[in-house]
Amino acid sequence: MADSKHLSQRPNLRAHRGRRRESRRKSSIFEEKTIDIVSPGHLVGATNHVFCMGRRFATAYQCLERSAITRHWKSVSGKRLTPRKKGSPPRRQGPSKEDLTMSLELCTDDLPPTDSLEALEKASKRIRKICTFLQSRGNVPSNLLKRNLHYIADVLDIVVTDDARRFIDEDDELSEVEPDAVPMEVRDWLASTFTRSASVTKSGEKEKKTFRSIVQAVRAANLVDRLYRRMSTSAVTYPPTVMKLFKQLDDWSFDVFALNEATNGQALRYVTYEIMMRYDLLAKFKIGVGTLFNFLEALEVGYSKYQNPYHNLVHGADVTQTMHSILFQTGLVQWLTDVEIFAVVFSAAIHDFEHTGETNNFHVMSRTETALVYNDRAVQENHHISAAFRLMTDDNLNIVYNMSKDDYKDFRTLVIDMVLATDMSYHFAQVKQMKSLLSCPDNIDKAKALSLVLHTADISHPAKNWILHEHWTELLMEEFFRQGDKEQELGLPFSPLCDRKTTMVASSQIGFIDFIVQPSFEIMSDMLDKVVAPISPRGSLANQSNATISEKVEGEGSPQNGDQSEEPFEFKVDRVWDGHLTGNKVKWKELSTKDQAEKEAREKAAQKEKADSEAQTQNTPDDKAEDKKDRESSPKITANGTVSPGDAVKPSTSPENDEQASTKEEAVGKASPEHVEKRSTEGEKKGSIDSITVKSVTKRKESGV
Ligand SMILES: Nc1nc2c(ncn2[C@@H]2O[C@H](COP(=O)(O)O)[C@@H](O)[C@H]2O)c(=O)[nH]1
Ligand SMILES: [Zn+2]
Repeated sequence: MADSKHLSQRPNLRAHRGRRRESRRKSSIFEEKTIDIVSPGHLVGATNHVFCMGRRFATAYQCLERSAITRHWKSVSGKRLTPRKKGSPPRRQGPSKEDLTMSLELCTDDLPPTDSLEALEKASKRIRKICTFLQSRGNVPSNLLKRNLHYIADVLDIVVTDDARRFIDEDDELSEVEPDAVPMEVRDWLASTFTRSASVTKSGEKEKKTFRSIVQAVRAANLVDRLYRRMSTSAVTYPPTVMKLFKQLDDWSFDVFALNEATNGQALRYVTYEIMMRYDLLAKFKIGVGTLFNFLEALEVGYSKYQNPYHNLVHGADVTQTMHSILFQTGLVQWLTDVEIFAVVFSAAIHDFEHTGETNNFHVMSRTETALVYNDRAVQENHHISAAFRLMTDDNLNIVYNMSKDDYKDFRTLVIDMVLATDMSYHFAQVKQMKSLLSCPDNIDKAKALSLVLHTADISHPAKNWILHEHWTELLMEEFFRQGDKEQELGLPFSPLCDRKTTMVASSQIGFIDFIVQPSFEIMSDMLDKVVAPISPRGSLANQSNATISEKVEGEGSPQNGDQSEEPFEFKVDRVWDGHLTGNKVKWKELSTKDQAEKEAREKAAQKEKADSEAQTQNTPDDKAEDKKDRESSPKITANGTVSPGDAVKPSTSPENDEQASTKEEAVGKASPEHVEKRSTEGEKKGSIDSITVKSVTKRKESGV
């Protein structure tokens, strides 16, 4: 990337508190911050620097704590404190102006949360201030000093990444490591790259001379690591339009269609790569940029195999970006380990790989090879997963090559769970299960939570802005209609919503939103509230009713680790989707009313035509002339079922009629939840679509689908 500044806007700061690996990840995602760091490599460098300072400072702090602080001020300031003579009067009566300034400047009441970027800056400023006071007045009251040092130590703890700590501590750690532990080829390469020696492959003696100690070798390796990070950051140069769009990558209503245009139809590879970079996954899992590009290209090829209007690489990109937006904007990411974050991004990217553009039910009914392989169960979802993992059996595409065995096992299990749960036939079971788990949030495990998030992201376009949602609807309907065309050719009955001549799009969308999308978002939001609350910056642990989730994160994430003085508050994630769901439903209702009016007009016209033609057969020549006049002013029905209204019949626009039409539409578009659930559990694989029985018979004229 020529310009990687966008990465620096949200650098990954990982907490390191010697606690569970799971709770290490502590990017300051709740505040939008800008910091002048140009790459993760720089950040590691910066944290190393801060950590060095911190170590020195921590040593001084331990010293100060062990004995009378004022006696040891000289170890920091280099000045000698003249002890007060016995019996002599105290030096100062009451606080001096300088004392007051110091109390104000070193006050710890309103410090930023220790896991925020602001805190880093604050901590370094505090160190300097303390030094200044020590120099100018010889001491700093112990309580003030203690409070500040505690704060600074907390900040440093959070800031120091594993890598930085390794880098700093290597002298200690490596003194116990045998030089032979470093493989020969690595040493050879390190030597040729980072020393002036040509080769170190010969005798052990020579090796020792080349690498005076193993410490140097690993230092070099760390350098490689950091260079590697920098290299991977600069591997792609984005066109300016893409750069601009990526500034909105975290947003709920990110325009994936615009990105697809800006990338010449490569939205999936761009989105996935960028998100993986932002979470630093390439460095963490040692994924070669070339391998990742090969894999992403192969993914795009698979998504394009059947030229689907909807289930194509843009949908893959959309779901991947949506998952990122949910993870990032709600703070869910803080709950996850690196392996889980990788699994989430990967699952979203592959979740419809090689989709055929037909429903599972179609596969079963037409007895396809895939249905045979997967015994009619989650036919396509099983295929998406299997085919994506198969890609990685090719070394050139194997992005999990450097994962540890244990990590890979966890990764694969989570991906399988998540993608299988995108089968719409699990929808009701999933929602029901999560509902019951919410009453006992201890039992919300990550696989269930993340599966629900992916499922919701998969059906999230009705919760985006109208322009995006309407476009996705057109594409999906066209895909359904193509399936209907095939069903007709095969002599199969039309699947619901697949008959292009009769499907009522608007009313079906109202049903889809009411019975499928809105409940999914509601339950996902409730779940996020429970899961994210204990790790949110305002989520004072003391205020959490749920102790086990608090335990899970072991007290991390709350700024002052449970400030007891704060009023209890109920944590709620920002439900940015709610407004869109409501707004989009209103739009569909308007369109549905129009549809209904048009339908009525068509029916009326058809009736009239029928009556006319019946009359015609009995008519005199004079009557026929009269009829002809009538027909000319009647609406015309075109071959594809749309209507061009004539002068005589206009769609009703009276409010009463609108109201009536809307109610009717809802009646046809909405199946009762029980009915929907019954159909779903009966094994109708198309889930929502199959579940919402649309009985009306008119295609929406304006939809263009
Ligand atoms: N009636 C509608 N059904 C929709 C819409 N958007 C999505 N869907 C259905 O959900 C599944 C999602 O699963 P996927 O993994 O296949 O993407 C999809 O197949 C549709 O059946 C919609 O706007 N209206
Ligand atoms: Zn999908």
